[in-house]
Amino acid sequence: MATPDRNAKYKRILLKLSGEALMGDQEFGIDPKVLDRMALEIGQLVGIGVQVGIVIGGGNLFRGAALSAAGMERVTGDHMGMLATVMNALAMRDALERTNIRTRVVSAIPMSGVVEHYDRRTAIRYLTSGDVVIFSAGTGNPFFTTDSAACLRGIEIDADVIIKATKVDGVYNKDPVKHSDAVKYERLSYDEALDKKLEVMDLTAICLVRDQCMPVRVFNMNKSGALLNLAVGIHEGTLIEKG
Ligand SMILES: Nc1ncnc2c1ncn2[C@@H]1O[C@H](COP(=O)(O)OP(=O)(O)O)[C@@H](O)[C@H]1O
Ligand SMILES: O=c1ccn([C@@H]2O[C@H](COP(=O)(O)OP(=O)(O)O)[C@@H](O)[C@H]2O)c(=O)[nH]1
Repeated sequence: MATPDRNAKYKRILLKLSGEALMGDQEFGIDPKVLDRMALEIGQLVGIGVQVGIVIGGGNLFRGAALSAAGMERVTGDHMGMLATVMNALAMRDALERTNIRTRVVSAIPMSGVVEHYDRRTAIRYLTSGDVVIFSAGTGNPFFTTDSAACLRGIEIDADVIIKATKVDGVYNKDPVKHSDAVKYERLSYDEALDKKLEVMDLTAICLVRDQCMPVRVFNMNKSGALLNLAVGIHEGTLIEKG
């Protein structure tokens, strides 16, 4: 068997981790075992010289839309959702630093004494020096998602690709969790993802990457080694790019 090429295909990536991915098999919260496994996988990327920016979700703790459905004012719910992403970011930084990976958490919402306020040029300097940068608090605005934040930050830091980690191994013609006969796409154009309303990313996020021609890869974070495969150019999951 040929030895896989361990040279990095990408110089800089933006990895989107959903909050739910941090729950593991639990119903709520953070599973430390999952964090440790992710830290090891992210460490492998740093080890081959990839600059890693991370946007982390908050759906394992709070989602504005769900709080609003339960009667809370939407903007308050969204603020709680964004604060949840900061908690996840702190937990992820802790796991990364226990693996000896230098990590910075920056926040779109100023939170002096806890994390640094996001500044694009500073974040790029950290990435260039080899630190992992976790972008927390989403975009800082209600009515957005962390998928949109991932696309926005990925474009701002001039990442080569946005890599979205999910619980499924790519984009399907319908939700594979609900439909056992769903068929996976290896490759999709932005317009197909929009027209077919595939729901693996929200429409705002897809419009943003389409307008800036930023490629997106969707893959299964529970598949061990898949992230490293992507980083060295081995196909995993689904690639969304220009048609
Ligand atoms: N067409 C589709 N292809 C793949 N996954 C889909 C599709 N439609 C809906 N999904 C769902 O989207 C989820 C992945 O998105 P993600 O952002 O990780 O989850 P969430 O929005 O729950 O945080 C999958 O767990 C899957 O159930
Ligand atoms: O720019 C943003 C990003 C997130 N959120 C809020 O934070 C919650 C958690 O983010 P998300 O649902 O995207 O997390 P994930 O699904 O990735 O776990 C969202 O439901 C929103 O309420 C927000 O208001 N603005």
